Amino acid sequence: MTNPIPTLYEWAGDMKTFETLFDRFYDKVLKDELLVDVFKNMSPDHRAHVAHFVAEVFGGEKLYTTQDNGSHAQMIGKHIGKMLTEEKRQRWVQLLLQTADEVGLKSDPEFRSAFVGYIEWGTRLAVINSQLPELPIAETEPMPKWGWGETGGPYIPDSTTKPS
Ligand code: HEM
Repeated sequence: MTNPIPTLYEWAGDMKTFETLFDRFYDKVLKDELLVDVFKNMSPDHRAHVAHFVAEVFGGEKLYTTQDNGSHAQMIGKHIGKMLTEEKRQRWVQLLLQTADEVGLKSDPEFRSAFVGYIEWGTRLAVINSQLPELPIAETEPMPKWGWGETGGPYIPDSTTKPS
């Protein structure tokens, strides 16, 4: 019998849902005066890689770790030393949630709660990791997984990179 509760990925739609969301999001980021300098030199694949990363974390196809040759450590590595600020994080979140509404991302309370929970978690870790001089985790660390439930415990610095 198939699981009656879909993954966040299945509920959201398909890979195109995530690619469209991040495509439109980074269009906004490049027009944003606070964020443009952070992202103006990003690679042409950046948007698709972030879409694939989040889709994989949400239980979707594993394009980030196969097709894109990525890993959790590699994603974290991209943020090391970037010295991101809380102000920039908040703008990133604000623009993403605005884009989510514009592209018609599923808006039921349960899905949005899980989505926002992940975005808060991921962006806060991005800021923390961006202050570090070197990678805090091994290349072999698994990708995080995000579902419909609760976080599972408080923030403890040595286990910052994945939910328990
Ligand atoms: C849930 C939150 C986040 C996720 C899942 C995420 C994911 C990623 C991924 C997958 C990459 C690698 C892209 C590639 O391979 O080309 C990346 C790079 C990067 N991210 Fe994030 N990110 C998050 C939050 C943030 C935030 C809040 C900022 C800044 C305000 C940020 C700034 C950057 C920068 C500057 C890079 C490197 C771009 C470059 O290569 O030039 N990220 N991120």
